Amino acid sequence: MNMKTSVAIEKAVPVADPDIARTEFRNAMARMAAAVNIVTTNGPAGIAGFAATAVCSVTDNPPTLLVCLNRGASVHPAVMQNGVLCVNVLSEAHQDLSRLFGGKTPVAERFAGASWSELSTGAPVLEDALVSFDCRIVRQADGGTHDILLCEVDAIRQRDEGQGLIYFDRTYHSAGRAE
Ligand SMILES: NC(=O)C1=CN([C@@H]2O[C@H](COP(=O)(O)OP(=O)(O)OC[C@H]3O[C@@H](n4cnc5c(N)ncnc54)[C@H](O)[C@@H]3O)[C@@H](O)[C@H]2O)C=CC1
Ligand SMILES: Cc1cc2nc3c(=O)[nH]c(=O)nc-3n(C[C@H](O)[C@H](O)[C@H](O)COP(=O)(O)O)c2cc1C
Repeated sequence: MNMKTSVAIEKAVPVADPDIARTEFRNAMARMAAAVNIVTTNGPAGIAGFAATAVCSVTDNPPTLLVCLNRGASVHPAVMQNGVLCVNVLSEAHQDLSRLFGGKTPVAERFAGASWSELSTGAPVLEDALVSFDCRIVRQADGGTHDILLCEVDAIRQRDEGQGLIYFDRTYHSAGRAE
């Protein structure tokens, strides 16, 4: 078989200018497909929640997730003071809910958009989430504009049916099975 492979570098980006670097980074990140979650909290500092793609697995011993939270977000004080959060993994049916939790909407309106329960920490658990990881924040690291939160999982609830919600190219997609 005579196969020809070619590699093209379309654009070399000067990263010296922080504004250009930031824009180019965001444009590049928009090409990285990511699962969409709603991260919630509740406790002495009140109830809060936000849409998040910056969530990933760290270790299974003890089960630990990482969540990156913008320090300027309205939810930041509540999450940090409560010290608990729940990562609710969204299904393809949750596009509108993700938009509701994606910024600027008052907190009561966000939570009025769905049904919630609790597991172990008291953080709101989305009734029809694909998976909910109920967590305690055990450590944090400085990520500049963001706090990097290491979260130990106290309880997990999951359901087997449903497809994941993916954010790619600044739009929502269904995570259907690839052929
Ligand atoms: N990690 C984060 O803090 C994220 C924040 N957002 C926020 O949601 C809004 C809508 O986002 P898009 O429509 O995707 O357009 P966008 O052009 O602002 O973002 C494109 C991609 O860049 C990344 N990104 C955006 N803002 C970031 C930030 N402050 N720090 C680190 N990475 C960031 C994300 O992967 C995002 O999908 C924006 O205000 C954006 O800042 C969105 C996704 C992730
Ligand atoms: C698809 C999507 C993913 C997001 N992911 C994150 C994230 O991982 N971390 C974060 O701090 N903000 C993320 N945001 C932004 C927050 O959800 C929220 O909109 C932002 O912090 C401002 O909220 P505020 O109006 O309550 O301050 C994301 C927004 C969208 C729409």
